[in-house]
Amino acid sequence: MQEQTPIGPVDATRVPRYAGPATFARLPRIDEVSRADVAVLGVPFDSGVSYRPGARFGPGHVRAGSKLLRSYNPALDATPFGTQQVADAGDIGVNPFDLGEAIETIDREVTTLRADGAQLLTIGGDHTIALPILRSLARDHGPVAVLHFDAHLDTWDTYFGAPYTHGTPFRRASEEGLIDVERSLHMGIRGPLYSKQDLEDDAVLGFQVIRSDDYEIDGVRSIVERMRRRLTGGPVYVSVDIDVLDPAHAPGTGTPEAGGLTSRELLNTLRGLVGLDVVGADIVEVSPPYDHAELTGIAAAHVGYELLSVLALNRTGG
Ligand SMILES: N=C(N)NCCCC(=O)O
Ligand SMILES: [Zn+2]
Ligand SMILES: [Zn+2]
Repeated sequence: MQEQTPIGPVDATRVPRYAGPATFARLPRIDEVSRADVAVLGVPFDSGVSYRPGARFGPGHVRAGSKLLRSYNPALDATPFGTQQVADAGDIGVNPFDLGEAIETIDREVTTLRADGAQLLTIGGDHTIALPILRSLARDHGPVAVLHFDAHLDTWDTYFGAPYTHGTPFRRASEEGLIDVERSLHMGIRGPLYSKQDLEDDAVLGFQVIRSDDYEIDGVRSIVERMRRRLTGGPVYVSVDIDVLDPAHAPGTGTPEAGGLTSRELLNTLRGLVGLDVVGADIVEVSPPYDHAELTGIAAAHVGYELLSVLALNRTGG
């Protein structure tokens, strides 16, 4: 129940966008609102990457890319900042030198914010961060369906013997029973694997796969239908690795793979989540040093906007 009208973005007709606050979509900070329905939380962390670093700078870059977002989403007939209080919770102070401690810190901070009643959209960081978020969510919800947008499976076992990396979070999550193995789904998978066995292991861990090429073959509409069939019936966590987009749409990422989705395909797929029980989401692997013309930051900001629109519609029963 919303007690008062949400505080929205700073009015861009009075304070120019380039002058306003550095929060996501120029929204209020969390300490400026009495309570938040949704908190946008930065996770500046990239100690789990296997190739190009830089996702520690992701949160600020996604916020910078969000300055031009406006209040009304015509594609969904939604006002994501008008029917729910969205606030920017700043960045977590994550230890870059101790992966175990980093994972614990993320779990703790996410759990604290959720205990205050906020749903979470996390921005930035590498894909390692999905594991502590899923640990937190599963303590409340039990195993959740994971809708995972990515070029990569991220269900590999270890890198250099290390179990906690950005290529392994969903194997750990499945082993720990955090994932609903009947309802989870990868979207946009493509590119070379280590071996054919990777796909067989992945299926055992509980994932179905919709490949990047399936967008060409089946189209967004039919993919959304299949996605909804798989996800219906319980809580859904949405994890968006920005490298699901083609490098032409999102060059600013650490492990780019050719042949990916267009941003239009991704945004339209996310719109298909209205009515499903989305309990949280992340946008990871945005690496600004490899970005050009803010392409990746802007794409990530729009991904966040569609996810917030879905949460808004779900909250109002729209
Ligand atoms: N999660 C992302 N973005 N990438 C994982 C790639 C792991 C590898 O180097 O094989
Ligand atoms: Zn990933
Ligand atoms: Zn990836």
